Formats: sequence, structure tokens, C-alpha cells
Amino acid sequence: MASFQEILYKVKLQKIVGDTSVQLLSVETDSRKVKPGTCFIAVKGTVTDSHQYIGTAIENGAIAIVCEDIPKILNEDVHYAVVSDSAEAAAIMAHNFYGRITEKIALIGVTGTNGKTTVATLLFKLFTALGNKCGLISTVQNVIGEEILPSTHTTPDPVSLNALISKMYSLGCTHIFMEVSSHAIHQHRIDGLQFKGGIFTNITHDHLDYHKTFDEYIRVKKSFFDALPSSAFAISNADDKRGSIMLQNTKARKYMYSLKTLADFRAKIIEDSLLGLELMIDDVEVHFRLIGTFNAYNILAVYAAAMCMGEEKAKVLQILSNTTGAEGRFEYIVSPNEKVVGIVDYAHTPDALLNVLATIKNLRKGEQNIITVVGCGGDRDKTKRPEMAEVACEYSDKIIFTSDNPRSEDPQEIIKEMEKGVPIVARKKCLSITDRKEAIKTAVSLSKKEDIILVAGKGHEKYQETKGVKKHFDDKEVLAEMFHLMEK
Ligand SMILES: CC(=O)N[C@H]1[C@@H](OP(=O)(O)OP(=O)(O)OC[C@H]2O[C@@H](n3ccc(=O)[nH]c3=O)[C@H](O)[C@@H]2O)O[C@H](CO)[C@@H](O)[C@@H]1O[C@H](C)C(=O)N[C@@H](C)C(=O)N[C@H](CCC(=O)O)C(=O)O
Ligand SMILES: Nc1ncnc2c1ncn2[C@@H]1O[C@H](COP(=O)(O)OP(=O)(O)OP(=O)(O)O)[C@@H](O)[C@H]1O
Ligand SMILES: N[C@H](CCC[C@H](N)C(=O)O)C(=O)O
Ligand SMILES: [Mg+2]
Repeated sequence: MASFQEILYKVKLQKIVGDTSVQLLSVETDSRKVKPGTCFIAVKGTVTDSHQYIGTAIENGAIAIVCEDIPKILNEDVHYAVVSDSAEAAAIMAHNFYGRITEKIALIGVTGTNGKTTVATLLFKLFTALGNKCGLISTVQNVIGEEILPSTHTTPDPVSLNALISKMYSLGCTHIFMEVSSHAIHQHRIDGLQFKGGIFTNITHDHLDYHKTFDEYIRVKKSFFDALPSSAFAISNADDKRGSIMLQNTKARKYMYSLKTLADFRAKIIEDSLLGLELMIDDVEVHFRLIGTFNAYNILAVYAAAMCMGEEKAKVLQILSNTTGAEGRFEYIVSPNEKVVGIVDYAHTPDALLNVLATIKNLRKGEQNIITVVGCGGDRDKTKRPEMAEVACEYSDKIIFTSDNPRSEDPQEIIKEMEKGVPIVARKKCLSITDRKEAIKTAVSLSKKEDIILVAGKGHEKYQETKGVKKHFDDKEVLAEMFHLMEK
């Protein structure tokens, strides 16, 4: 419980109608969740403008309303605050309502196109092993110490996010590691939070359906670092073309990491094999269980953050060397007779697919074929469809295009858009099979001794979403089933 006035702290107000001393029992941005005593914040979303639900919210018991446009007829028993940006106000108010927890703990945000889940998960595992109770907010799952909670978004809406952070604090967490998606930055989901550190992984094409241009996507990512306070640290990837731009205007302490150039934190790859990575980090040679050059970047970003947080180098490297990555990222399944290797990976952008396939190609010995099963999500960035198909063709010996959460779109149309990226010479090695299970089955049936099958795009996901319905689907499960069925 908090007063209207208390939760309006730091909100840019235009006008108040009513009494701000009124006590509120909750804050909500969804009229359907409003209960008696709630403050309802009306937001202009991408689909609907919830100013139209103010009446419903009041019927459901809202006693305070925050809005950009004040209703023509006011309810005498309700108190109103008019703000210029209610999405921003919602996040600041949720932070206030839940006790401004991020001022009391170490909150670290990870942003970038690829690698967020991996870096945040490694940080969570590292700091837990260092003896802290930690929270993790990620695409795969949210975790409080040992308790696992399901995740619906990479970065939740501000009310759920602050409620979760508050729960983590009340259960004893001292550190929280969270992914910060570009949607979340743009929609102000993280406004009001006080970060102790921010980490940038990389930026390549994705989400252009939402941000429209690559420049706008870069601008949005950069605004996360622009908003960090001077007490925070900001860590960026010097090998990414936009790595230094990201930190250009931040007030935070700046650090860069690199595998290629001079930087505050440097690593060199000594060996990169299916057994893991051998890295020289700060003059120490260490073996890690994660695979692929892209993971050398993720490990280095985690190491840099740990150093910025004052941890002991030897201890950090010792723990990291024995740590595994996040679920559904470069996960191995070996067929029962050990003839074929299956890899399930969450690569759902052209860059991620390129990195994963380049890693596999690098690591294969001799004559093995690489068979790739891949699709692209519906109602998401369409520009990545032909690009992902082109990458798949460049690095694979056989490619099966299939469905990956078609959502409201026609799966065959998505595949047709992918096929536009197939070079003429590669056509004969491509197949299109809409049903993902059939596609995986076909990949297994086409495989020969020692071949490598990559099933890309869904990683940890446990569903396939078609026309608004989510049906259980698990790439790892299906791949294992097919291996058994075909006795490969
Ligand atoms: C495009 C997008 O990002 N949409 C997100 C956005 O919804 P929106 O603003 O469009 O909401 P809206 O449907 O227009 O509704 C506006 C407001 O009306 C309210 N409402 C609506 C109906 C009603 O009866 N009453 C009511 O009050 C809603 O609660 C909302 O506050 O804000 C909602 C609450 O925060 C999110 O749940 C929703 O995520 C949708 C479901 C989604 O799929 N988002 C994806 C694209 C996303 O956010 N992905 C990123 C990861 C991307 C990455 O991989 O990097 C993520 O962070 O998960
Ligand atoms: N540093 C990296 N650079 C490029 N590709 C990477 C990197 N780390 C992981 N990947 C690839 O991207 C995929 C997604 O990785 P991860 O889940 O860690 O990223 P993410 O940024 O959290 O993705 P999302 O935006 O969907 O939450 C991995 O399965 C792998 O294929
Ligand atoms: N966080 C990503 C996930 C994409 C994963 C892929 N399986 C899909 O459904 O498109 C997004 O919202 O774009
Ligand atoms: Mg993620």
C-alpha cells in the first residue's frame, strides 16, 4: 500500500484532479487486472489505446487514474493525474509502488541482438557460485535462487517486472541479472530502474518490423546506456561496429572488451572445438565448456562485468570454466549409436545462424554433412527471412525450411519468403516441409554416419504457435524421438 502522491514521485505531471493523499492497493496497466483500490494507468499501446478502458477500470474498482488525455466526464470518487507519457509514468510508478528496490540491490542489464540470455544466465550462475542469492530475468525463465518461474517476455511489462524484482528482494536476493530487449527500452518498461551496470553484446539486423530502420534500432539500444547513472559501469564490445557508439553519451564508467583489438578486457582463442573453448584471458589460459567464437565474446563480457563488480579474477575464471550455458543454446543430442550429432540452437537472426553454422563448419572433421532445419517466426521482422535462408544455404550441405511459430501468418507464405534468399545453385540441396516434426524426421532420415544436424530457431521453446494457439513442441524432444525411431 502507498499513497497516490508517493507513487507519483519523479513522474512528470501535467495536472492533478482530486486528492493525491488517497491510499492505493495496487497499480495496473491492464483494466482486466484492476481490483478495488487500484490505480489504473491508461497507456497508448501498439494495438489499442487503453484510455477507452478507463470506465471499465473504474467499474472494477479503480480509485485513481493516470492518463494522457483526461476523460470528458470525471467521476467524483476517483482521483486523476494527467501525464505527458503514461508508459513512462507506468514504469516509474511501478518502481515506486514496489519500494524502489533497485536502489537497494545490484541490478545488471544486458542488451544487444544476440547473447543476452547467455550472458545474463552465466552471470546468474557465476554470482550464485560466488555465494550470493541471485535473481535472473530472461527469455528462457525467471529464477529466484533455486525457484524457477515461467517467463512470458524477454523483459516483462513494468508492473510484472517490478513485482518480480520486489519478490526477489524479499526472498533475499542481492543481485539481479536481467535481459533488456529493445522493445522494453522503447516501450519504457525499464524506466525508473536503477542499474548498477549495463552490458552490450552486439547489434545486427532484427526486429525491423517494429523499429522500422536499423538506425532507429541502434538509437533505441544506445538510449539504455545514455540513461545509466554515473555510479554505474557500462561494458561494450569493441569488435562490434557500433560498440563504441553505444557508450558515446553515457555518464557511466566505460569499459570495452575485445578479441581483436586493444581494450580493457581482452581474450585470445587458443582452441575452439566441440569439447569447448581454450581462451587466454588476462594472461591466464582457461578451458571453458561453452562452444564457438560467439561464446568467447559472451564469456569475456561476463568476466568484464565480474571484474567491474570487484570479484577475484582467479575465482571467477575457475567458476566460469566449469559453467554451462543457457537451455537451448548449442545443445547437443547424440543419436543412440553415437553416429549422428544433433544440435538444438535458438539462432533466429541471420547473424546468430551465421555464427552457429560457422562454428559447426569450423569444428567438423572431414566429410560430415551439415543438415540444417530452420524456419522464421510469423508476425516478426520479415527482412530476416531471405537472409537466414541464404546463410543456411552458404554453410549447409542440406537445408530443410520449415515453420517456426507462424502465429497469424500462413506458414507456406513464410517459407516462400525464405526461399527468395536461396541462390540458384543451392536450390537442389533445399527442401521445404511445413510441418516441423516432419522436417526434423526428414533431416534424421537423410543423415549418414557422423553427419551434424542443426535444428535452429526455437532453442528452449516448448511450443509451436499457430493462429493464436500454442501447442506443445520441443525440438530436443522431437529430435531424440526421431533418433530412436530411425535407430540412427
Ligand atoms: C509489440 C509489443 O511489444 N507489444 C507489447 C506491448 O503491448 P501493446 O503496448 O501493444 O499493448 P496493446 O495490446 O496495444 O494494449 C495497450 C494497453 O491496453 C491495455 N488493455 C488492453 C486490453 C484491455 O481490455 N484492457 C487494457 O487495459 C494493455 O494492458 C496495455 O497496457 O506491451 C505489452 C505489455 O508490456 C506486451 O505484453 C506486448 O508484448 C507482445 C505480446 C509481444 O509479443 N511482444 C514481443 C514482440 C516482445 O516484447 N518481445 C521482446 C523480445 C524481443 C527480443 O527478442 O529482443 C520482449 O521483451 O519479450
Ligand atoms: N554473442 C553472440 N553473438 C552472436 N550470436 C550469438 C551470441 N550469443 C549467442 N548467439 C546466438 O544467438 C542465439 C540466441 O542467443 P541468446 O539466447 O543468448 O540471445 P538473446 O539476445 O537472449 O536472444 P533473444 O533476443 O531472443 O532473447 C544463440 O542460440 C546463438 O545461436
Ligand atoms: N525473442 C524473439 C524470439 C524469436 C524466436 C522465434 N522462435 C520466433 O518465434 O520468431 C522475438 O520475439 O523475436
Ligand atoms: Mg534472450
